Amino acid sequence: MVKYHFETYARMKPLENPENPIGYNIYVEAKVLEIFVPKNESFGHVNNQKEAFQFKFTEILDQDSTQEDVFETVGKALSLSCMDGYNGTIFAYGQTGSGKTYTMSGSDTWQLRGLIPRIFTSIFNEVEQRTNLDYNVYVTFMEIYNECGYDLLDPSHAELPMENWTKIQLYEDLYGNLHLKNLSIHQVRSEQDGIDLLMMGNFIRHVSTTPMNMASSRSHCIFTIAFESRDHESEIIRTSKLHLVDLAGSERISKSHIEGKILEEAKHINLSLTYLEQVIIALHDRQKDTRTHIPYRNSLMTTILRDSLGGNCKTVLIATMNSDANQLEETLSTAKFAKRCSKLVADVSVNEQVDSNLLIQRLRQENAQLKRQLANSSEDSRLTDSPSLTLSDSELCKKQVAMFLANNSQPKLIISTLQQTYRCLQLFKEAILIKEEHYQAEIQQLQDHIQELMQRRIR
Ligand SMILES: Nc1ncnc2c1ncn2[C@@H]1O[C@H](COP(=O)(O)OP(=O)(O)OP(=O)(O)O)[C@@H](O)[C@H]1O
Repeated sequence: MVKYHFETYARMKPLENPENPIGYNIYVEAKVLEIFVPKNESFGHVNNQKEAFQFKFTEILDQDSTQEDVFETVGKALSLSCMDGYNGTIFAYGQTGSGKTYTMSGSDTWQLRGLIPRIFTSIFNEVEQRTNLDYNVYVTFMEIYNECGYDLLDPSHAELPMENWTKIQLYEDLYGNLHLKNLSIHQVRSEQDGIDLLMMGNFIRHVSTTPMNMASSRSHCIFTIAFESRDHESEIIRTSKLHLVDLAGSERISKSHIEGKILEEAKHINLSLTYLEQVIIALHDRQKDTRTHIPYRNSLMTTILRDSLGGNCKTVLIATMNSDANQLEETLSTAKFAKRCSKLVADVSVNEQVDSNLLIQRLRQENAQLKRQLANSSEDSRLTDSPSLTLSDSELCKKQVAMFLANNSQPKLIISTLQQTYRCLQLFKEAILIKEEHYQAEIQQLQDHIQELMQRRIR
């Protein structure tokens, strides 16, 4: 278990109207963004209004930063860490039109492709390099639109009106683990497979034209890459998930003069972002021991991403910000949100488990080999005329084998007679049979449990 401090990155969107920039400074060394707020003259002569706000980030990506810079700074190390068995999440958070989708998915050309396609390139290059490991990579892609979850990789959704889309259902098992029903899982074998799935999902994602953005995403999207890896030499499996979250953008309803469907969407978006903020505040309070309950269940997004928020996960926030003076308030509010996130700390560890099927297979092989050795040694012992094992010899063998099996503190067995060898082999055989029975019993228990869960679901 290691302590992980949430990382926060600022990404400044290039100015659309160069005549109207907000005033800001970037202190590169200190990684501080300073935003200036002009004094409100209507306050009169005695005006103590704060004029400069400073925000510290893990790194600041200024207006000139390229898509490759974003990948190198934010995505590369985290995706490699996920390949090592850690969970990871990247949230893109910011006002509508500030560049979240541009950052995560990218724009039309290959050069302008975003973080997700670049992560796939990096993953599959790494799979080629790590020749001692077998990797399986899977993808799911869901959107949360007006508090309902939908599968963006269900091909039938491209032809059906949204009212007929199947909703994702959530249920929790006896151990408190969340399961998502109606969300398809796709195995990905190459960079191109991954990019094709991203494009397919983005094609059917809910997008509308709003005053702030010609193609505004009206939903939160969670693109998840799941890894399963196994070293050729061991029966340990590592599993991990990397969530790449493109949040819908907050919108000042009074300022944008929207109405009808996009107004309803904006209300849902703003509310769920408020719930996200409440979770962040609660997590911070929990760190200070002033609160225990975290209100994850207030929204679907925070329920699903519970583990990414304060759980076993390396979480990163990219705060996308407009540098246009008209958007000053929103930019400040995004920077304040990032500041809250930067204070969070999580305990993270590699997700490892034993592949019981492989272990049993290996134990069977060892068992068969030991049986052969035993048969040979008893042949030999019949041929030789050695005396039978004394009681103290037998105790010595037991002790040595027990220590060997317990923690390898006995790296070598000290054996001087054929009878001792025979006894030690026998003891190993007994130990292996016990282990095999134990694993079979565990597998049986798991199977019973799964069957019980299935029956409950049918009922
Ligand atoms: N860093 C950038 N460099 C160049 N263009 C950008 C940048 N960020 C955003 N844009 C452009 O600005 C427009 C809006 O960006 P985008 O759709 O990514 O915003 P968004 O934050 O996802 O908005 P919404 O929340 O409404 O979906 C797009 O045309 C995009 O290409």
